Amino acid sequence: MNTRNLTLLTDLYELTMMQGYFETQENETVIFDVFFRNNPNNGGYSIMAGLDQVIDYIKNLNFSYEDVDYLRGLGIFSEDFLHYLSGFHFSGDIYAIPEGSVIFPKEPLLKIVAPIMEAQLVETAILNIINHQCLIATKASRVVYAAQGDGIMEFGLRRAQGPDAGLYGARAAMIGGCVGTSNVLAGQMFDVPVMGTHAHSWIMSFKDEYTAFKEYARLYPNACTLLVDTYDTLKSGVPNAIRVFTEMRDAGIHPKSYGIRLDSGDLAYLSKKARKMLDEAGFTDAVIAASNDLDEFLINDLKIQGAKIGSWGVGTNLITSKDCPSFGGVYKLSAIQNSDGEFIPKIKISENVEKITNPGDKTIYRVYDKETGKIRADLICFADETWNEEDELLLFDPNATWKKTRLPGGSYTMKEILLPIFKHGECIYESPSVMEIAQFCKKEKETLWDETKRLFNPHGVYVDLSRSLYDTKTRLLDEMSK
Ligand SMILES: Nc1ncnc2c1ncn2[C@@H]1O[C@H](COP(=O)(O)OP(=O)(O)OP(=O)(O)O)[C@@H](O)[C@H]1O
Ligand SMILES: O=P(O)(O)OC[C@H]1O[C@H](OP(=O)(O)OP(=O)(O)O)[C@H](O)[C@@H]1O
Ligand SMILES: O=C(O)c1cccnc1
Repeated sequence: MNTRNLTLLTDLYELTMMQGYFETQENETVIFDVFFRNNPNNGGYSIMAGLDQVIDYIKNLNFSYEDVDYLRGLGIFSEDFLHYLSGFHFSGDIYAIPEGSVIFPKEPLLKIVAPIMEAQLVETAILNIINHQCLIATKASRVVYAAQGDGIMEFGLRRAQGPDAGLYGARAAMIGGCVGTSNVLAGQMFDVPVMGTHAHSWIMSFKDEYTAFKEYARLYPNACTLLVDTYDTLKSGVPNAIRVFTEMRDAGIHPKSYGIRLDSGDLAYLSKKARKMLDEAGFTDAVIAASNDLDEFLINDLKIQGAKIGSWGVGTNLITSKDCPSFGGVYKLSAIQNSDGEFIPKIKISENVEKITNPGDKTIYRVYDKETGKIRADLICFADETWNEEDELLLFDPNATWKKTRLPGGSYTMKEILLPIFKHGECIYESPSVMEIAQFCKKEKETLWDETKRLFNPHGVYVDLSRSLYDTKTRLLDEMSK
């Protein structure tokens, strides 16, 4: 569906470096890792999203005549380099963690293995796509967690930072666990459920609230959620809704889904009062939906207050991830291939220990407790290391190596989670549908311990290095410090 050519969606410096590599180097094959350093909102995990858009981007990479002409006009690129660009396509390999997976800081979400000019160009767009969708999928997952099984409707399009953020944000929100979106184009593009109620303008356009409700119920008897706060929620809105539901019941109409939406005032108080009124009128299955600047913390608090809300419309705070507006994924060189075809590990050191990278051609194994199926740790190792689940597995914290855990052979299982997506420039991976990814994401969250899922001070999941990777990292750091 998305066949946009985003080739120039890059920072200028990627192109100036590309020209520099073109003039000074052999275009060696290199490895770049995409990883992030902290979970949004001090959470215990994040959600992988955006891979399908990265795949589209890579497939459509080519410099059109107009693109080359535009670059020529900048006056900084040679004709030889522009000629190279006009024949450019991506010829490398890409590995990635599948969308919907739970992911943790420091592990490579994507690994790009390609000639340096190609690998450098794609940095910006890959980060742009992955950072946005991981952020919103993770936010959605937190909001869904707070709702304790109630449905979350994604209502944010009007407040998203432009059309793309609205569309791909809705996609990511569905992956994170929302039950539907009000965004119709997202519904069409990603084949996800669209849903919604009506606005205050509907009520205000009729001579009175009762007539507005009655007409809405006549038109949409099977998805009849009436917005009750236009005039006075408890004195007018809820009684008028009950009057209309009673008329429907008397006429033998039994809607599949019906109820009210609260959009202002004290949502705990109003929902309890409204629940009582609906129940007393015999509408115990009427759903009370709520909206108005909600987020995971407010929903959590409303649950604690005993709010009788069964469905939540969440807009601004979700689609913009307002309290944590960026994901912080980075793209770092980790190895360069020598003339023997061997990958030589590279490391970036920093005053800040957090920013020291993991060198080499790596992969990730997820280690599960055999009995519970829960994640024990992720193990980053060299891609050619092999493991046997019958052997004892030593896990140690790379920042505090004395913290060791020994898993006896047979007590754990391992799964490689970095999968091949492109091989020699060809896509060899078929993305599941968004709803399949959402289903997978739900299962993924079942592999987290409850302590990792909670909103406040969650336990982190260990992301460890294999002995061999740890030793290489330490050796490179020692060499650098000499
Ligand atoms: N019981 C509650 N506990 C905590 N926060 C609540 C509760 N009920 C509502 N809120 C939140 O308080 C904030 C203010 O809501 P309120 O309806 O008073 O103001 P408002 O947003 O200005 O209303 P309006 O949409 O009519 O302009 C909203 O974010 C709302 O979700
Ligand atoms: O509050 P959000 O989480 O963004 O959810 C979506 C909001 O959008 C609609 O109103 P709109 O914001 O257009 O108007 P309002 O602020 O006057 O309710 C709707 O009634 C919700 O309140
Ligand atoms: O359908 C709704 O109720 C809706 C949609 C977008 C924003 N606010 C509410």
